[in-house]
Amino acid sequence: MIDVDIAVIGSGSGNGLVTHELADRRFAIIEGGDVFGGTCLNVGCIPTKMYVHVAEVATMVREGGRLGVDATLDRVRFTDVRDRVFAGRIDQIAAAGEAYRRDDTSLELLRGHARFTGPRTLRVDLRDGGTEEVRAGQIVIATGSHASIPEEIAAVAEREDITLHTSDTVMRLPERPERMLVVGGGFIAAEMAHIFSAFGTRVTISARGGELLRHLDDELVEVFTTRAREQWDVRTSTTVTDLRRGGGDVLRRDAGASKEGITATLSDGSDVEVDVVLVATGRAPSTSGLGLDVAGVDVHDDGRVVVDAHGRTTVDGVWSLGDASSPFQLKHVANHEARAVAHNLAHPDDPRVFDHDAVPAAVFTHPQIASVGMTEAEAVTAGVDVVTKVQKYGDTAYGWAMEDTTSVCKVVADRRTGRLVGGHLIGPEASTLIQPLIQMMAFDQPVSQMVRGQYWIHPALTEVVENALLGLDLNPVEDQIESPPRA
Ligand SMILES: Cc1cc2nc3c(=O)[nH]c(=O)nc-3n(C[C@H](O)[C@H](O)[C@H](O)COP(=O)(O)OP(=O)(O)OC[C@H]3O[C@@H](n4cnc5c(N)ncnc54)[C@H](O)[C@@H]3O)c2cc1C
Ligand SMILES: NC(=O)c1ccc[n+]([C@@H]2O[C@H](COP(=O)([O-])OP(=O)(O)OC[C@H]3O[C@@H](n4cnc5c(N)ncnc54)[C@H](O)[C@@H]3O)[C@@H](O)[C@H]2O)c1
Repeated sequence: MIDVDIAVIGSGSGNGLVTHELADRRFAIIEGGDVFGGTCLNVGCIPTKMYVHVAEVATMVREGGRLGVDATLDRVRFTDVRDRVFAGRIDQIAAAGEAYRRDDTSLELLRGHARFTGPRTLRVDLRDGGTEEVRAGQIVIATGSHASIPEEIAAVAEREDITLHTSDTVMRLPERPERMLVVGGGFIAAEMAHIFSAFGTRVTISARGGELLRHLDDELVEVFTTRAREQWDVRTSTTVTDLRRGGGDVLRRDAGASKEGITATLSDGSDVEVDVVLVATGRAPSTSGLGLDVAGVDVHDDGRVVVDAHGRTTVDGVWSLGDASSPFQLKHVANHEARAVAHNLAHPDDPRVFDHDAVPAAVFTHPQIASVGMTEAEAVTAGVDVVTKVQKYGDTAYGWAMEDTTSVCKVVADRRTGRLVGGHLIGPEASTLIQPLIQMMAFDQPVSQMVRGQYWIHPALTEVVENALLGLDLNPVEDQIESPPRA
């Protein structure tokens, strides 16, 4: 039996709980996965964006002719990229992070799967055999989420002995597939389609809905779905009804040996021949098998742990953060929640809340997308006196330089308060350009102050954002009313 002050289940964002403020507490960190450090580092944000950067370079070469730069792309050396990303960097960082914790005599690092045996006790099935009991004053559930594969697809794949890939495995394929079916129309589908098609793979997307990235503002959905159809074979309003072995030259499960291929039948009756099937149909919180019922920790219908605004679960002394409990499956949100829980463990009498207002997100696809706050439709439903402006990149000086014809920045504001309620960009550098809009919303800055209270560098691409804000038909400043206080 190990006795500690704080036991953390999960080494992703949970690893960040060991702060200076909690230096006098004895921790146990329990990690059951193959690698230390969680999703973002090992199979999520970081490796995907390292691949995305390569995809951007390859795309720039391909598109250079439009600007008078004739260049040809010989090939993307997939295995070299893969080895640089994983062997050269990610795997080393994960191993170093694990070694750092293992060498730290002030904490216990346990490698194994944890489950509750009581409100403050855990049993850990150790990866190298045996079990360990842990008793803790406080327990933090930071177990994240995992790819969820629809049962009907899993069943046909099993019948045919076809390996389905997820984002966990697809970046480590033994070689670049010639043809890939991406199932799903969300974040991962859009990013992986960009990566693999830029690398030279023919990508087909099967999406259940009528459009891709449906959570976005309608204007962006339309632009993106159109651009996606230009780049990939996009089959909207379809599901996968069958998978069979056979379908041309293929990359098979166990080697990279080119064998027989896969034929996927879609619900519209069409067949698609591919080498690899990537399932990107959402991620489920990793909370089953944790014995939460034994501890008395409540969960939502979708499996997320129920937490209050401070990260407390329904059991005293048990906390949760990140994908295991959050309505947002985003690393910057998980990090924010980890900072709040670390503070709350150190200062129980002065707790901090999870701030889920104006949470931004970016999709690193082609074109890039970033969004914060409400869509226009959400703002209308919320009763905002909506005013919008859609600013084309192509109507600004740097947009001329890029000969851009499709990228836009759309801002959604409340006419009466003069405040922004949403900002949405699709185009180059969207994830960077959006930051002033995030800032305005976070600090409740009026549009008038933001747009004319500072310089905007000419002729930088930020003029797209400046012009979008300038184009909003807001009430005159003297007529603007107070914005409602933030929760
Ligand atoms: C392909 C992909 C790309 C992404 N890109 C982005 C991006 O660009 N930007 C962004 O903001 N977000 C991105 N995300 C989302 C982001 O990765 C997650 O929101 C974030 O990593 C969640 O962190 P977490 O700490 O909650 O969970 P995790 O990092 O998943 O950590 C949970 C850990 O708990 C361990 N664990 C689970 N159950 C147990 C148990 N019972 N016992 C012991 N250990 C256990 C797991 O092995 C894991 O290591 C991406 C996700 C994916 C899959
Ligand atoms: N850049 C980023 O910040 C980033 C990148 C990747 C992932 N993520 C996070 O990870 C989460 C998971 O990503 P994701 O792309 O797997 O999920 P998602 O929720 O973004 O998209 C899931 C897609 O699968 C479809 N789908 C769901 N069930 C289906 C079924 N049974 N059959 C067919 N289609 C089905 C949905 O309609 C949707 O199009 C994201 O929601 C996001 O929060 C973030």
